[in-house]
Amino acid sequence: MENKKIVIALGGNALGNDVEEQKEAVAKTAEVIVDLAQQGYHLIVTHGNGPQVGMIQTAMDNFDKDLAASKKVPLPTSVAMSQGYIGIDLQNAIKYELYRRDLDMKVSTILSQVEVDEQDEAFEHPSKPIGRFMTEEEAKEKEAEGIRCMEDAGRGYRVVVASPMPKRIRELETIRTLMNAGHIVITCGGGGIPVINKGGKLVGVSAVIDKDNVSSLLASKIGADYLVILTAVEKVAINFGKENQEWLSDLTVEQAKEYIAQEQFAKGSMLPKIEAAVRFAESGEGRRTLITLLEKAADGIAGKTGTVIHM
Ligand SMILES: Nc1ncnc2c1ncn2[C@@H]1O[C@H](COP(=O)(O)OP(=O)(O)O)[C@@H](O)[C@H]1O
Ligand SMILES: NC(=O)OP(=O)(O)O
Repeated sequence: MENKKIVIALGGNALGNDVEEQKEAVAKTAEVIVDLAQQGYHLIVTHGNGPQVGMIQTAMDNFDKDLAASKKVPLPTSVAMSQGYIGIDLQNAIKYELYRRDLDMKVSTILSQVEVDEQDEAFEHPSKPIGRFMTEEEAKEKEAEGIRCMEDAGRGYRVVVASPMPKRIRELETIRTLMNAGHIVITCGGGGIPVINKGGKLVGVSAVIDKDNVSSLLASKIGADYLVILTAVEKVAINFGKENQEWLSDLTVEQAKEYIAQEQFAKGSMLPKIEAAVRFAESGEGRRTLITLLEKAADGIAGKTGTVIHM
């Protein structure tokens, strides 16, 4: 029987918030990924980059404040750097875990560019929080410099950038080829490097694509059986954080749409995950999304925990 294909989207807690935390976090993440690889799944791993791309962009902006705007490092270049920086730590952690278990398996990181629509309304309405958390005062100072900020889910203020919908993953065939050759493939990091297609020339645009959205697109294009979104909660809830909170184990697309209309899922955190799951379910028969904790991934795939979204 053909091996089942899984796209795993890693959230912030699989990576940590700084260089030191990342090294520790990816070691644990690698164990979970190699456990699944040992069960015979074909695995494609995507990841977020919110804290990391913000850190890189800040470092680049501060390199020389007097540089002309045309010489400054653009945001898509920082996204590319974040793919390399996170990709190499994940790849090496997985390599080490394979070595420790004496497994003859390969792991590759593919830098990936994702086409977006130049006319996407998201360019007019920045919604993706990146970088470190700031106080309201710090945010006001940034706003005065013309940098947009927003309050992020009660956790403080962050810089906010445009997050257009992913339309086309340019390295899809490379990803497919490596996956079919048995590699664990790390790709579409940070949502992919956002580009527009100008008569065949790929030109970076100032944005950060949502990694759950690109993971859903990747999973549908690759014909994955499962999209697994690993985050900081074991299950999705309705009335989240309230007295009448109810954890959900099973969610049909129809129910999900009703809950979305009731605004049960927070914008910028759980909402894009549910929307990504709905799009994946609607893209082909039998396509299911699991949302759970990193350490519960195997149990979730075995149907023991997490929230599964399906038609
Ligand atoms: N209805 C909900 N059910 C469960 N979690 C929710 C809900 N609404 C918001 N959340 C929050 O969404 C968070 C996951 O989003 P986020 O931190 O952005 O994810 P990521 O793991 O991709 O970095 C959870 O940790 C939880 O605090
Ligand atoms: N690009 C992206 O979605 O990053 P986060 O998951 O860290 O927000």
